[in-house]
Amino acid sequence: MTSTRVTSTETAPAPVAGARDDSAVRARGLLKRYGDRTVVDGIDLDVRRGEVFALLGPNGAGKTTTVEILEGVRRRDGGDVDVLGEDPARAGRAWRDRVGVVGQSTGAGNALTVRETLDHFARYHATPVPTAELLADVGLREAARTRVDRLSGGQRRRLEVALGVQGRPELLFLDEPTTGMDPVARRRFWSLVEGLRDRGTTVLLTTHYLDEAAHLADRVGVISAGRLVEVAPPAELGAGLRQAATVRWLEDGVPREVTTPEPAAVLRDLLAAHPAGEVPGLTVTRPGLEDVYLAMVGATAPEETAR
Ligand SMILES: Nc1ncnc2c1ncn2[C@@H]1O[C@H](COP(=O)(O)OP(=O)(O)OP(=O)(O)O)[C@@H](O)[C@H]1O
Repeated sequence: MTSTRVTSTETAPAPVAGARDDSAVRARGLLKRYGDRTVVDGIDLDVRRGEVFALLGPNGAGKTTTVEILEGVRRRDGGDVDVLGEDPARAGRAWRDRVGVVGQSTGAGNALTVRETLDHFARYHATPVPTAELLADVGLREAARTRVDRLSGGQRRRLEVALGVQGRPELLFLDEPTTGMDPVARRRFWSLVEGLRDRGTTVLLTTHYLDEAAHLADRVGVISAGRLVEVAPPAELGAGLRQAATVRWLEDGVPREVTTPEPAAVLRDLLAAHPAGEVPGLTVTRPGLEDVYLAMVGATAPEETAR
């Protein structure tokens, strides 16, 4: 809905060389600068058709800028982009009809009811999802007759999502979709995204929330300071960092610890040094997903390798 740039280019320009058929989004060397600040710094990104891909990163990492370039609403300073076979900077109306956009919430309201709003925007689509179906999908049936400016923040977000999926997009961009939602609304929203995936919609979402990315995404791209630092399925995120285990124990009452990819070797040495078999205060821990994520985005230093 943020789209204003409609060009007269109705025919598809040549896709980025090498774009594969199963690719919904392909970016190479994406670059965006504001003055002398580089906020998107050479991002390579692939989103496959039919997958839910989460761009996860802290405030100011460059998520929105990246997504808005892919949506064709923000100009890039460098790199090649192919979204559904076209360069979004030059794509026309036909391409735009295949893409759904839910931007960051503006908080703007209006005096129309929820149903009137959906009926109004339905006219812009060739085959819109019927309003009654949309209301049920996003959990707004009870609020159908409520004026938009009287909705709660979470309800408004759901209305924005309804508007984003109304035209049955092949690819849906969701920028921080659950910000401002309570836990119940978030869960409901997650089900909505799962339903879209089941119907074959490709979803690219941005989020600050690790649990959201882990729950929803087939693959997660962690973005920090304008760079994509890792792309992996949630279960494999930070696999290298997660291999390291921290062995802690007490030596003459003084805490000691070693972080190592081979804790068994450390344990063997410790047991050899304690013939009685008891190593005081012995624990072995591996970093969880959150530790790994924080280390990746530089919020905490990765654990030192030995102390
Ligand atoms: N129009 C602009 N002019 C100048 N700087 C901008 C502009 N838009 C964004 N920035 C800067 O670019 C950087 C990346 O912003 P972006 O909104 O893409 O980050 P983000 O990861 O989406 O953050 P958030 O999670 O807070 O939305 C930030 O430092 C931001 O201040």
